[in-house]
Amino acid sequence: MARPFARERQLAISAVRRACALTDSVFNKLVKNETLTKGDKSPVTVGDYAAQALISSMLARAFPDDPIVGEEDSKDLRVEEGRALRERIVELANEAINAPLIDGDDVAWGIGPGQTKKTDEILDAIDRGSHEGGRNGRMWTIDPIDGTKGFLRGEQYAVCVSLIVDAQVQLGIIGCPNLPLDLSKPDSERGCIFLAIKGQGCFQLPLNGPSEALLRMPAFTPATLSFLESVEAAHSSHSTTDTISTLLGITKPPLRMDSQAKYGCLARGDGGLYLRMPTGVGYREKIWDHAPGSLLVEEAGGIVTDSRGERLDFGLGRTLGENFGVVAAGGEVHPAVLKAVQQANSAKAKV
Ligand SMILES: Nc1ncnc2c1ncn2[C@@H]1O[C@H](COP(=O)(O)O)[C@@H](OP(=O)(O)O)[C@H]1O
Ligand SMILES: [Mg+2]
Ligand SMILES: [Mg+2]
Ligand SMILES: [Mg+2]
Repeated sequence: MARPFARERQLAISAVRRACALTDSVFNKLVKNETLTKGDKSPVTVGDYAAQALISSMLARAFPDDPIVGEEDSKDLRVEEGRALRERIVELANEAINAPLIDGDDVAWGIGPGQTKKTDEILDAIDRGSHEGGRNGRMWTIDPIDGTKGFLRGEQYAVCVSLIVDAQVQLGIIGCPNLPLDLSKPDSERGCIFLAIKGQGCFQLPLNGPSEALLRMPAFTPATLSFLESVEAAHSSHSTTDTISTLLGITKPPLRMDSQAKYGCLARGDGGLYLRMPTGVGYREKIWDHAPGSLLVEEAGGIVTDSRGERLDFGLGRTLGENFGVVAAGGEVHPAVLKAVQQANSAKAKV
């Protein structure tokens, strides 16, 4: 008998491979006016929109009854000023949809030569991602480019997809086109996929190859521990993590990296800890920024909580609710890390 979620797994790998090829090619051709600034001041590029359209249309063909929680929507593309951007996105999405089938692809997902879609179909595919989330049933999340700021700098970013069933993440996948397969060998082949299915483990695959390696987080001690965090100090407080690492006696400098590539790196042992500490009140973490990554780490033997030690709740809607940060760490160091996080936060609260 096939393993649970075998078809979802095949589709997810196929969609992420295609989307990574798209974003990688966009980066090499991106021109200045192909990036917008959204209402929350964050950037979005033609690559984000086209990749969401691609993944969403593949999911809609394979699992037509499943709702999607996607980061992007087509509002800014449907107006007259959005015409040039819209045309470019339709062109890019169709290029990706029409690319030849490779091993694992299925023509039934609406991909392969001769599957060109009209403008309306592309915009509607983007907007399938407007689901509100919630506690019951199946839903997919799509973050077509996570770490758009890293993408624009030519650094790390990730194409991220997850399947959530009754608020539990069952499948998480992230594609990282710029990430070396082995971080200790910066010249090693670049391009990784991290994939986890609940109860089936966490794997790394080369972006363009079939071999897969099972990942287990190694055990860390304070002497060997190093931590991962965002490049952007506006997304995670570097001063709070500095205090926490001092409390833990960590001597190695932080490994700063954009996107959920951090969760993939943690799962394969590039550091034993990922900290994301709120920079202020008001921001709510998005489920598509954590659902795939948190499963990767849990399936590799790690623990993911907020700073109170609570599991992340993916059943509250499009966001995680009130922001208490994220503490992801190896199973054996997580309790000590949590203690240090709480000590740092209470010291901060007294100031
Ligand atoms: N003030 C804030 N605090 C925490 N996260 C934020 C934030 N503003 C934006 N983000 C999120 O941080 C994500 C990038 O994560 P990281 O900092 O780990 O690279 C962004 O994803 P996108 O790039 O998909 O928009 C965005 O959703
Ligand atoms: Mg964004
Ligand atoms: Mg994101
Ligand atoms: Mg994004």
